[in-house]
Amino acid sequence: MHNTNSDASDEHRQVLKKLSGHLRNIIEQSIVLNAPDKVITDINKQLATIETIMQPYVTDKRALEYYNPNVRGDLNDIQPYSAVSGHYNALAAPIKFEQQQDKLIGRVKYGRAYEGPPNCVHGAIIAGVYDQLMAIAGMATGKAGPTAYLNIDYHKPTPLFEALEFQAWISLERDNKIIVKGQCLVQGEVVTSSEALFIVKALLNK
Ligand SMILES: CCCCC/C=C\C/C=C\C/C=C\C/C=C\CCCC(=O)SCCNC(=O)CCNC(=O)[C@H](O)C(C)(C)COP(=O)(O)OP(=O)(O)OC[C@H]1O[C@@H](n2cnc3c(N)ncnc32)[C@H](O)[C@@H]1OP(=O)(O)O
Repeated sequence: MHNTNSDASDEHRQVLKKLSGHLRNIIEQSIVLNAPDKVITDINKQLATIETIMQPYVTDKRALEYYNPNVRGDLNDIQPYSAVSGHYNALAAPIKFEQQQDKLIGRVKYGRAYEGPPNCVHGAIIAGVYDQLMAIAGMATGKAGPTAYLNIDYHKPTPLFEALEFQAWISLERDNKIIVKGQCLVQGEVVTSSEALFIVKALLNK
């Protein structure tokens, strides 16, 4: 179930990624759907058919890696199915991670499916981004481990439908502790900031 390697071809990865893209769009559409009952009933039937088509192929093993720290290229593929940043998980918004000098950057726009306060991103979604982004940023030390604490200051509301730039960088690395700091900018203004402690643990090796 928690495989760290996969022999999936590029083509297979592409069709899987496209599947989560469709599902992601459907989730967003479902939040702001104002259709007649008849239309929704028809949609429900078609979705039920899709579930039936998928069911025989559902196994206890993922097609792709659960965790792959040695990934080259797309940093989101360190955890392709991450609930926060996985491009193969429809629950995750299409956030894009990239390395920029000594910072790890996460760029994303959130839609209605992620709304907390009116027209703003839910605070728990913001916490999720920090947790994932900072965990991956901490991996630049060559070590990794679970989050012991994650503190967030919500300075200003974080708007939906706007380009968010999350940043994370290593603040301290000592023995088995890694402290990572982060902030999120909207049009150059800091709206939230964060600090997390990671305790280094042996990583999964199967
Ligand atoms: C891509 C992500 C990579 C992250 C790698 C993570 C795991 C690797 C496995 C698979 C990787 C795959 C993907 C990972 C998935 C998601 C990534 C996001 C990360 C998460 O979403 S992860 C979920 C939330 N996370 C938890 O579910 C942790 C539950 N928890 C525990 O498992 C223990 O609590 C633990 C291990 C944290 C510590 O336990 P422990 O027994 O190893 O260590 P101990 O308690 O002895 O503390 C040692 C020293 O840290 C100090 N210390 C401890 N806690 C502190 C605190 N809160 N504040 C201040 N200091 C603290 C002590 O004071 C002591 O300090 P000193 O050495 O100076 O005395």
